[in-house]
Amino acid sequence: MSNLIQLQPHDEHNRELEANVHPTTWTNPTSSDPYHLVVIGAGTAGLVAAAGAAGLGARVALIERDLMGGDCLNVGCVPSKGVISSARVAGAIKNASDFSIHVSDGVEVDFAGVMSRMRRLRAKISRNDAAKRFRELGVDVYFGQASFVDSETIDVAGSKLKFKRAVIATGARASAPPIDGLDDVKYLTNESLFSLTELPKRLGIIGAGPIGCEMAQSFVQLGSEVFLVESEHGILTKEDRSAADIVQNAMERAGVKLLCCGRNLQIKNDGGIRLTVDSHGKAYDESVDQLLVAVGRAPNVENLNLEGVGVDYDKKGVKVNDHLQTTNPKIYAAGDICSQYQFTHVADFMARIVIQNALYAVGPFGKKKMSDLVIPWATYTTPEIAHVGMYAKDAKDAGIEIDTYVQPFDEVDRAILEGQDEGFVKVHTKKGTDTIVGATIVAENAGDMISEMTVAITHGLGLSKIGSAIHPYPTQAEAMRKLGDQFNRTRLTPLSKKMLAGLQRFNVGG
Ligand SMILES: Cc1cc2nc3c(=O)[nH]c(=O)nc-3n(C[C@H](O)[C@H](O)[C@H](O)COP(=O)(O)OP(=O)(O)OC[C@H]3O[C@@H](n4cnc5c(N)ncnc54)[C@H](O)[C@@H]3O)c2cc1C
Ligand SMILES: NC(=O)c1ccc[n+]([C@@H]2O[C@H](COP(=O)([O-])OP(=O)(O)OC[C@H]3O[C@@H](n4cnc5c(N)ncnc54)[C@H](O)[C@@H]3O)[C@@H](O)[C@H]2O)c1
Repeated sequence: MSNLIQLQPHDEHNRELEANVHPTTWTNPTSSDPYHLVVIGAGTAGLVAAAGAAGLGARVALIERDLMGGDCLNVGCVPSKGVISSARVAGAIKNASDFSIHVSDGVEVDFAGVMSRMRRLRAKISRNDAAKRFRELGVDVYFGQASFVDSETIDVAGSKLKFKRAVIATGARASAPPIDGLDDVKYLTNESLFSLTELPKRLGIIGAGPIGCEMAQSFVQLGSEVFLVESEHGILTKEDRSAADIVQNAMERAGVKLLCCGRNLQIKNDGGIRLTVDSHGKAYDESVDQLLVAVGRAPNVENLNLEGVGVDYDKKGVKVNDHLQTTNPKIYAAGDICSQYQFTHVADFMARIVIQNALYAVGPFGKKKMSDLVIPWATYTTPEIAHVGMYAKDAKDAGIEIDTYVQPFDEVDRAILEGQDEGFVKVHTKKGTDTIVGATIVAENAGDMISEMTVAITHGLGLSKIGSAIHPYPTQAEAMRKLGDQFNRTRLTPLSKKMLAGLQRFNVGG
């Protein structure tokens, strides 16, 4: 088996994963014909670009240096949500007495079992991204590090592939921040976290973004003592503050020790890992068994010879125009390598734009634009926080006047009955209209609920229309129908009330 950290431990599940996404016996194809499309990187963006183009009849090569499926399958969404699902069960049992259910011996977490379950499910899901499956879809799959030779040739493991168009979909990796002493210890990133087989008794996490928050809450539910260090104030600092505050309270109640506004952070190797930091006027000095660094991503631009083919990039990634074309017109990019929105579903939709623009648009005709995408996202804490469109601040910056409607869940019957009445749905509309420009939801399943708002924004359905669509009772989604009612009530002007009174008198008398 390969020695990649992502494939440890070497058990039956990781053997299945490797057999699917980097088979050791694989022989790269040989082709002297130019490919219509060569895709570098087989994460979500690369897989969607390759499968989509091959399905439409193009001759396609896909190159991966490590594991097909990229971050999402191997060290991102899939394993993190696998761990979260076990942690949520532990959390629910801890809170069982709120429902008058008494679990006599408390929660005993078999962490090795939790991770084994995650690996089993990840291996199952990996069948979708398997090299053999892609070969059957008509894609020539090559393993090896890709590098441009010139504007029509890419080298992979000694083979020279000719291309008409190429896509850079090489993604990003955990960035290593300049933290005093960090290089003196063996720390975890998302690449190594999911290979743990023993629960760290004490876990330090640096960065309270989506990765830090999802993992802090999960590891606390699984039994670790967690110190979450954040340099800004609070958690999930890009989100609506009042929404993030609800999640923060829930995390702190669960036991996460949040050390925000962190200053003078230092890591020391004293045989173990020591973390010292000042937070809100208090100095902390904590020994931890493991340290996870989750402070954002760095683009995988190295060793591609981008300079040689005139593709501009900076520390944020490859530069693209609204059509996802790089500064070399034959070369496109998609996914985390060139996007400020680093999500799997965005990588997927960027790849669709690239297929259209690289292979099927004629001149300016039929070209698709990145700026047309309506992009939702969700962070899978408990409760979840999900967002689409503009925040109030974005609207202000863009000079758009808004009205804001809020439906708290403590007025939604199903949420009350489920004991999930913290949170809200907040919708911003263009002032004086029901045109939705943005929405934030904090709820147990906010990630699922946000799609109703995404569909509404994408297809121009106003809040009034949402109010007139029947939502089953009792569901948490009723919150969105109630927001429609709120909007409709604002239409009841003194004049319309007078007219209704007149119509009523006409029909049934005074
Ligand atoms: C812990 C974690 C949890 C996440 N959870 C979610 C979530 O719940 N929902 C969500 O939407 N997003 C989530 N994300 C983000 C999501 O994983 C990424 O946005 C997504 O994987 C980006 O896909 P991509 O194809 O752009 O890049 P990647 O998945 O990074 O794929 C790039 C591929 O290119 C390969 N490569 C790089 N350089 C070369 C080269 N020179 N030659 C050949 N191959 C190369 C790499 O090995 C890799 O396989 C999470 C991320 C992390 C880290
Ligand atoms: N549910 C999801 O969709 C999901 C889950 C996980 C990750 N992701 C994707 O992965 C990306 C990366 O996630 P992330 O959490 O690593 O990055 P992030 O950039 O979103 O958050 C990093 C956090 O670390 C803080 N930070 C930076 N330097 C620091 C320092 N020296 N000390 C203390 N704190 C510091 C920042 O203020 C920020 O709050 C996300 O932006 C998201 O696109 C998505």
